[in-house]
Formats: sequence, structure tokens, C-alpha cells
Amino acid sequence: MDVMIHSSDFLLPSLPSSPADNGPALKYALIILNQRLPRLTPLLWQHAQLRVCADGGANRLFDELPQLFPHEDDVLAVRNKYKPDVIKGDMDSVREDVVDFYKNLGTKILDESHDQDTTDLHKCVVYIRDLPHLQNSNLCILVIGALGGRFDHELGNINVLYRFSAMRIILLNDDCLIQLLPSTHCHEIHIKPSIMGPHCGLAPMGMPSRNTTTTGLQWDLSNTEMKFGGLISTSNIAKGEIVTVHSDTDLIWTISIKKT
Ligand SMILES: Nc1ncnc2c1ncn2[C@@H]1O[C@H](COP(=O)(O)OP(=O)(O)OP(=O)(O)O)[C@@H](O)[C@H]1O
Ligand SMILES: Cc1ncc(C[n+]2csc(CCO)c2C)c(N)n1
Repeated sequence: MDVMIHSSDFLLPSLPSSPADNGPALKYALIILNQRLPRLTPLLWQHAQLRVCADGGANRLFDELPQLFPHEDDVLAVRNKYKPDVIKGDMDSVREDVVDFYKNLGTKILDESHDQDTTDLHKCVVYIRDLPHLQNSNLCILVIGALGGRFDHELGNINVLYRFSAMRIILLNDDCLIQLLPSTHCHEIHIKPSIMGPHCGLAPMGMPSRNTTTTGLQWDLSNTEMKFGGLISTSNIAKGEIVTVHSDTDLIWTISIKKT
């Protein structure tokens, strides 16, 4: 079975010119959801080649991004600099003045109000997935605003990880990140202890796992069964710089991000 390598290079001030630890050279896309912008936003924005706002996520960019630059008194200059490539969703939350502002800067506005069966995050992931110039590239989608807040939204956001399990998608805020580890691969997770960890967790959310094995954790699993209603791994500790995971089912992996 192939090994999938996971790095957290996107949390570094600048992306390394060659990928760390034999991992693939990844390109990043950023999706901004409708919750308070994390302090990490400017860093992730800088690393991304494509920036997409999900519906009301555009209000957050417009209203809150200037607040992340308190020493910059030209609010308009900040807004002009941080122009999203696309705003997509059912458009029931983004304000008209915000749409007009970004439309004038050249942002693509994609109104999918006819679709009331998929979430705005789902719609944005489909947009990125179907972009011809990004196909076959090693793309990782970073999603901010997905954790905390309304629990139905959180469930919907996690469900997107399962629906697009072949894509690399990472949900993150200032405190932690979460991602799916598909059972199609063995996983090697590279951890930079100066910026993340040690607290971490591993859980099957779709279906029980009959067999999960890990290395590099304080409480490793060895052909262990995990299920909701039984054992799941929370408040675990990543001991070193590499954690490996192998399981018969897709698992949710989470690790804390350090305050810098
Ligand atoms: N409180 C929240 N908690 C977690 N995620 C959220 C929350 N609010 C919004 N989101 C995320 O941001 C996206 C855009 O949210 P927005 O408020 O613009 O639209 P919505 O009408 O509430 O969402 P949707 O149309 O997807 O049901 C949502 O699809 C969801 O992924
Ligand atoms: C079983 C079921 N539950 C809820 C919704 C409603 N819904 C799901 S996603 C979404 C947001 C559209 O942007 C809305 C309104 C549905 N369609 N089907």
C-alpha cells in the first residue's frame, strides 16, 4: 500500500523551495468560511495560489482582515491587496456592498442559490476540484472558519472531508487542524514540534475501525478497534517528529497548533 506523506509546511513563514522529507510538492488553495478569521489568515493567504470565499466568508474578509493589520490605517489598501479569486455559494449571507466591492476588483461571483442540497463549503470544493489547470497537481485545500460555532455546520464541514476523501483538505483554526486519513493509504505525518502538537487525536467518524495501528504516539494503537461509543483516541501526545497511521477505515486526524 502506498504511503501518503503529510507535512505542515503551510504553517511556516515561507514555503520551502523543495518539499520537506520526501513529501510531494504541494500547491495550496484557501477557502474562507463565514466565521471569525483566524490570526493565521494572512500567512495562509500568502501561501495559497487560489483564494475562494464561501458566501458570507467574503463579509469576514472585507470586515475583519483590516483588523489583523492594526498598524495599517489605509483599510482600503488592505482590502484591495487581499482580493479573493472567487466568491461562491447560495449567496444568502454575503452582503451586496461586499459583492459589489470585490466584483469591481475582478473577483468571480458564482451564485448557486438553486442548489439547496449542498453546503457552501461543498460548492467551493467542487469549484476547485473541477479547475482544469489544477487537475493532476498535488493540491491541498486549506479551509478556515470550519471549526467551532454551529455544530450542524461543523458536521457538514467534516462530512466534506468524507465526501471528497481522495482530495487533500485540511480544516484549521488558530488552535488545531483536522484532516481525513483515507484507508487507501498508509500515512506518515511529519510534525514540527516548534509549531504544532503535542496534543492530538484519531477517530473513525464514518464507520468503526476494526484495525488501526500507529507509531509515534504516547498511547499507540496496535491492531486496535475504535468506534464512537467505544474507544477513540483523544488527548493523545505526538512524541517525536513522525507519526504513522494505518487503518482499515478512513480516520479523522487532529493535532494542536502552537501559539506563536
Ligand atoms: N457557525 C459556523 N460554524 C461552522 N461553520 C460555519 C458556521 N457558519 C458558517 N460556516 C461555514 O461557512 C459556510 C458559509 O456560511 P454562510 O453563513 O455564508 O452560509 P449558510 O447559509 O449559513 O451556509 P450553507 O448555505 O452552507 O448552509 C458554510 O457552508 C459553513 O461551511
Ligand atoms: C436532508 C436535508 N437536510 C437539510 C437540507 C437543507 N440544506 C442542506 S445544505 C443547505 C445549504 C444550501 O446552501 C441547505 C439549505 C437539505 N437540502 N436536505
